[in-house]
Amino acid sequence: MSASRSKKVKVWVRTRPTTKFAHENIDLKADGKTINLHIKREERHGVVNNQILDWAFKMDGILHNSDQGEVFEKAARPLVSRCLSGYNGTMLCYGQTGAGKTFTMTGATENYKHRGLIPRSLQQLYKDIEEQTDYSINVRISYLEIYNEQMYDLLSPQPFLEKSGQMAIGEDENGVYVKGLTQHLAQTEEEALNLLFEGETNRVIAQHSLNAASSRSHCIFMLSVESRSRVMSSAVYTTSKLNFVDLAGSERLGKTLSEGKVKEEAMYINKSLSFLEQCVIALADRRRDHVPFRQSKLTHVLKDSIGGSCDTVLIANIWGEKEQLDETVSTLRFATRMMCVSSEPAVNEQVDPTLMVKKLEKDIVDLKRELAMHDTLNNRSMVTYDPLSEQQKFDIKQQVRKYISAELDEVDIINIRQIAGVYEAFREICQTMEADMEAKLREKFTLIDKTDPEQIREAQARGVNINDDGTLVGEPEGSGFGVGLAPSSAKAPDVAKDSTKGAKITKKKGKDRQSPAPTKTPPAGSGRAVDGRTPSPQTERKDGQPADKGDLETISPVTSVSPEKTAPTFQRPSTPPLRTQAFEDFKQEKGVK
Ligand SMILES: Nc1ncnc2c1ncn2[C@@H]1O[C@H](COP(=O)(O)OP(=O)(O)OP(=O)(O)O)[C@@H](O)[C@H]1O
Repeated sequence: MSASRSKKVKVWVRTRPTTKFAHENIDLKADGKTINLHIKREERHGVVNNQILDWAFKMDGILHNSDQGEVFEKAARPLVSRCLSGYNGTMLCYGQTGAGKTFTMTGATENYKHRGLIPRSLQQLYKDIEEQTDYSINVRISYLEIYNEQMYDLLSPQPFLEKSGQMAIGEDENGVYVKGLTQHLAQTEEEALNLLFEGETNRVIAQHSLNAASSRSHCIFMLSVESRSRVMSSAVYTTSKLNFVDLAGSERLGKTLSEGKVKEEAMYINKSLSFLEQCVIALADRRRDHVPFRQSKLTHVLKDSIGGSCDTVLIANIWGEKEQLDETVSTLRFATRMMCVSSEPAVNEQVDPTLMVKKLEKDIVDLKRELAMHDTLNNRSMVTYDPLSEQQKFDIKQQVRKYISAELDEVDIINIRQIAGVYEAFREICQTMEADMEAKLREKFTLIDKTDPEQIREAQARGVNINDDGTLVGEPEGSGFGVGLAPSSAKAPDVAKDSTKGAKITKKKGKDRQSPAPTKTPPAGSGRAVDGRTPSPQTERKDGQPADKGDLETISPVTSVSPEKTAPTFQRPSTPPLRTQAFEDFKQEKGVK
């Protein structure tokens, strides 16, 4: 077989034995692959009316006068073997009514020797499973029938006709499936054969003038195989599907003298086979990116079973008599198209999540051991990779504190977890400092939300000189934080600043502005402090009168400040000192830094 043929769907032609084989019309070549047809014009009955009278077809092989065993060995055995390795496989029988499709697929029930591909495949499958003692392999069986575009479960515990309409074709990451179709676990070959025969008895059989037991439906016998290793604890396992498709016979309505119900059946069959052919043509054409699988139930169910990653084999059943020549040509043309469909089988590997977790846990333990060994060899035996204990976290925090206060030059870093611990400690310390800072501010000041009119009104009611927009009275727009009323003691001594440079010393308006006299005591009730606290001396006007709001130098402090803290360490001059003097004073007050 040429290299290119190895990546295409395999096609075998099987001839139905007959004493009336049309040797003068059908020439089977010695290579076992080529089949030539010579049809005289008068033999065509005007049905396929074109000028081509000679046909030459080359297939992957011709099974002429072959027994069931040979057909299985050549066409089906490779699929069965590969199925256990995780490859999907599909075996299709296509051909006219009476050409031997059901005989090929199921065989004659009355004679064991004539058993078909399905029982032989089951026999082979279970034999292989028995030999693969290292694997736990489960086989599940379904049997689907498509009759007049309706799906039936041939293995349903209920009468199969009741299942009609309750089934639907779905698709997921594992491919196409039929919702509502029962799956039956078959642990032995005998159990599997029983299921096959149970399904066979349920098949819709219509009396037909060409074939007394003609099957008027498409039947798909489905095997789902799941294989897990018993010896390796691998999370990966394989799943595969093996489909045996016995298509309904293609025939001409006029030829079969079909009437009524049988005629309707024939119309459905021909339609679905025609859709199947369209899909095959599209699959064979690499330029086509759309394949009309959804046109019929048959093509939709077979969407992932023809070519692609699926091992696909077609058996084209022909009936080599002179009267059947047109159907033979039609079947061989379909077979030739199928040969052009690419098929590159791929293993279906699945991952078991539970086993995967176990495997990863084991990997972690192994890696930790290896790491410990490396650390020992590198004299790093103190290093651990376990989560930090509470004591270790505490120690790290202490180190970070010392680092912040410059008692430590660096923090010990041994491993990644410790780095994370150091960052964590920094975050905690920062958050604590922030909270402390706010708490201290709240202790001293009344904090209000400048955007909350309610809070502003409340503060105003308590005598805070604050505008309706939240700015302090006299505060230039946009400056200030809307908080707080700084105690005068908290302010830097304004006198140190050079008033000639326009530095802000007071906000007091008026020409007789002077440096404040810090020793003056306000008269009782001369100003209102927030929260009713002691008003500041600065709320008093120079002339001894209570200050009005516009006269406020600054807002009153919230808390009284102890004299020790506020007592100036030097005498403030009443007029601005010289610049050099001021600098000396500043140094004296703030220190040489
Ligand atoms: N290779 C064969 N050897 C012996 N008998 C055969 C062979 N092929 C077909 N037959 C016989 O021919 C008859 C028709 O075969 P079969 O029912 O398999 O055809 P079919 O293609 O499935 O027809 P239909 O599409 O109508 O179901 C049966 O009696 C079957 O036993």
